[in-house]
Amino acid sequence: MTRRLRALKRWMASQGIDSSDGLEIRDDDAGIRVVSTRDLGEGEAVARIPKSACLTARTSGAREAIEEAGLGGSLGLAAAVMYERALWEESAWAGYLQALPRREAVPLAWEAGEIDEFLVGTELHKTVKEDKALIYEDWKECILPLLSSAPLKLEPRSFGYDQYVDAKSLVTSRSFEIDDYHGFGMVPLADLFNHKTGAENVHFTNVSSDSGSDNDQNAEDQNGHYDDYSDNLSTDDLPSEINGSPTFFSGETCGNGNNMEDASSSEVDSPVLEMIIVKGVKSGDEVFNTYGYMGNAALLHRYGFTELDNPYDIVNIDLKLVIDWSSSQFSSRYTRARVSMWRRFDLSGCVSQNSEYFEISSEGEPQLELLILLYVIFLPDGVYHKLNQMVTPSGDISKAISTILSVKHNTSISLEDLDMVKDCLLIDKVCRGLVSLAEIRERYYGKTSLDDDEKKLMNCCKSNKKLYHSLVLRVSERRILKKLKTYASRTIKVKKRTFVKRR
Ligand SMILES: C[S@@+](CC[C@H](N)C(=O)[O-])C[C@H]1O[C@@H](n2cnc3c(N)ncnc32)[C@H](O)[C@@H]1O
Repeated sequence: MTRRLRALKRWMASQGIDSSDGLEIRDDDAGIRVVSTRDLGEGEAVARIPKSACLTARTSGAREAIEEAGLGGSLGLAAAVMYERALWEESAWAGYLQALPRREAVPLAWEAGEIDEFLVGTELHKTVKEDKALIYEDWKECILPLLSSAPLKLEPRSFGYDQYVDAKSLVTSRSFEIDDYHGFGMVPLADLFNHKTGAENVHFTNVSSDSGSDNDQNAEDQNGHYDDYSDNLSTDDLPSEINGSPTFFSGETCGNGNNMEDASSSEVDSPVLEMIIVKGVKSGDEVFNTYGYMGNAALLHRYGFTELDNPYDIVNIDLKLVIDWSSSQFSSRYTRARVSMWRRFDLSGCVSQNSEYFEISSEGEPQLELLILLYVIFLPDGVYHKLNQMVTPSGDISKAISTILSVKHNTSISLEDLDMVKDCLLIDKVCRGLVSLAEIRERYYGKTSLDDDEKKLMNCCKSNKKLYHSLVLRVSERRILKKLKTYASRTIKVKKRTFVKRR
C-alpha cells in the first residue's frame, strides 16, 4: 500500500467512514481505483460516509467568507478546496487532500498551446477556450476578493490563478451533489471509483436516520426513482457547471442544492451517505461507478478521459455551417428564406449558449431536424411557394413533417412510421448535401487524415493522457463523420437500385 493510501485510510477511519472488507483501494501509476476482494452481491451495502466528512462550502473553515461573498455551486466548493489545501496539515481534511492529485488533467487545466494543438477541429476546441476565459474572470472577480476577507488571513500564493485552476479541475472531475444543505461537495471514498459507461456496479444514496419513516417516502416522491437512475442521469438536469458529476442518487435532494441562500439552515435527518452494489462484482474485478451517459467530448471535458467505442458519442454540425454551405450552392437570400420557413414550422436544432447545431449519432445518423432543413432547402420553387401558404407553427415536429411531406406525397405520412419519413426526406439531393456537410466538417481537423490519426492513436501510450484522449476524441468524431457519409451514400445507392428495378 502506498504512503498516501495509508494516510487516507487512517483519516477515513478517524472520520467514521466505513468501507466494507469486500472493497480494496488500489493505487498505481494509473491512479487510484477500487477492486473487490470477494464476490459482491446486488443490494450489499459496501460503504457509509458521514456527511460531516465531506468537504463542502458548508463544512469548510472558510464557510463564513464563502457565504459572505455569495459564492455558490462549484465556485463556493472550489474556494473551500483552496482554503483547506492552503491549511494543509492543519486542515480537518488533510488525510483526504494529500491523496488527491494536484490537478486533474481536464482540458480547462491545459496550456493554451495544448488546447490548440490537441483539440483543433473537435467539439471541445471552442468550448474549452471559452472555459479558460470564464475561469480567469471568475478567479479575478470572485476568488481574489476573498483575500481581503477579514477573518481568514489568507495567503495570496495559495489563492493564485493556478491554485484556482487546480481546485476547479478537482471539483469538475470529483464532486457530487449531496443535498440542499450542502450543495455540491467532495465525498471521500465515493470519489475513488472509476467510471464505466452503462456498466456501473455501485450507486450512492442518502440514508435517512429514521429508516422507513415518511422521509424515505418523500425521497422517492421527490425524484421518482430512488434506485432506478436511468432518467436521473440526464446531464441537462444539472447546473451546467457541474453537469455529469459522478452519479449520486440523492433521494432527498430537491434539485436546487446549488443555491445556498435557499437551502435550509440545518442538516435535517440524513447525516450519512451509503454506497450499494447494484450489479454483482466477481472477486478481483474493479468496482465501477457511472458519471452519466456521456459522449467522449463531455467525458474529456469534465473528467479528462475518453472511451473508445463509446455508444453515446456524437458529433455536431453547426447550423451556421449548413447556412454557409447552402449559400454557396444557392444564394444567401434563397438560404435565408428556406431557413426562415423551416423555423416557421417551429423547428430548430439543439441550442446551447451561443450556437445552434444538429447532432449526428455514433452510428452516423443525422438529427431529423437537419434532414427536414435540407429537404426544405432543396424543395423546387413551386412546391416551396405552395408550402409557404400552408405553414402553421404548431410546436409539434410530427405535424410539421406531415405538412411538409404532404405537398409532394399524396398520402399522409406520420412520424410514427419513422422509416417512411426518413425515406421520403432522404432524396438524392439531401443525401449529397449530407456528404458535402460531412466533408466540410472533416476539414476542421486539419491536414491529417483519419487513417493518420488512427495510426497515431495505435502508437500512443495511454499514460500520455492529453495526447491519448484527444486522439480518441478526434478518431471517434471522424469515424462518426465517415459513418454519416456511408449512411448518405448507401441511401443514394439503395434508391438508385430500387429505381432501376422499378423501371
Ligand atoms: C472520481 S475520480 C476517480 C478516482 C481516480 N482514479 C483517482 O485516482 O483518484 C475521477 C478521475 O478518475 C479517472 N478516471 C475515472 N474513470 C476512468 C476511466 N474509465 N478511464 C480513465 N480514467 C478514468 C479520471 O482521471 C477522472 O477524472
